[in-house]
Amino acid sequence: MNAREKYGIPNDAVITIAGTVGVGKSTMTKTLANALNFKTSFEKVDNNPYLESFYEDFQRWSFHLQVYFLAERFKEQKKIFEYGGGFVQDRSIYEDTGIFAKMHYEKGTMTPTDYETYKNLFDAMVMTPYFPHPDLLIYIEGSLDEVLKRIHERGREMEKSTPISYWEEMHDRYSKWIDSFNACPVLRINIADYDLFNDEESVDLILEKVSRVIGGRSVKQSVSTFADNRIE
Ligand SMILES: Nc1ncnc2c1ncn2[C@@H]1O[C@H](COP(=O)(O)OP(=O)(O)O)[C@@H](O)[C@H]1O
Ligand SMILES: Nc1ncnc2c1ncn2[C@H]1C[C@H](O)[C@@H](COP(=O)(O)O)O1
Repeated sequence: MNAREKYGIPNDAVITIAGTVGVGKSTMTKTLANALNFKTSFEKVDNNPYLESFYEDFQRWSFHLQVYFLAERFKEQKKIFEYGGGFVQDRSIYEDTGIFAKMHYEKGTMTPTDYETYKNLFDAMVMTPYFPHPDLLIYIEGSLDEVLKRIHERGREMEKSTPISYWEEMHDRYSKWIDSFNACPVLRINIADYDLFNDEESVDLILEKVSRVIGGRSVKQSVSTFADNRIE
């Protein structure tokens, strides 16, 4: 019996991984997809035509980058839908607007007009009854110190040379954002409680928690909200 069967996780489930930059989403995406024999959907970092310019000049490039990410994520969303699920997705589309675009607008590095245009585009594409929400959002959280350590260890120059205040602001915003997020069920996981590199049992621990939310039932893509469906 494979892990997916063992934990009763439907083979058409869509699990999205959320959390601040460097917290461990890509690592979690690969590990869970491997354990469940699911496909992966990664965000476009390498070969992203705006990302480096964005980190050099937020004001100039924030709108371009948001539109680029929105288009990329929407294409991924379509792919997931066409495959009929069975995916682990690295970063949710909700973070683009709920964290990044909002933060740049509120900090003055995206103009009100650009923000309004972006939000209209986002709402028209995402907030429709035709947009399938994920079956589960796994939110990875961790201390700012540990996250900063991981950003430095990973070594992307553009992130390493970004002031710590930027990551601090993002870290705070994520904590608030997740407390009011209700577009789909949420499972919160703290990086202090698992180690995907050195502890083989960690993945089972996480799958067991996933199973408590979406195990043993057929998941249907739904547009309803799940405010009461949280577990810690
Ligand atoms: N469980 C873990 N324990 C230790 N280091 C980790 C763990 N998960 C990820 N990392 C490291 O942290 C860094 C960021 O991880 P990554 O998965 O790329 O984060 P994200 O996709 O959230 O930006 C990488 O260097 C990765 O090897
Ligand atoms: N929507 C976004 N706006 C600005 N920057 C973004 C957005 N989505 C991702 N990013 C950046 C942040 C990181 O530098 C890379 C990849 O993120 P990661 O959390 O490491 O997967 O892209």
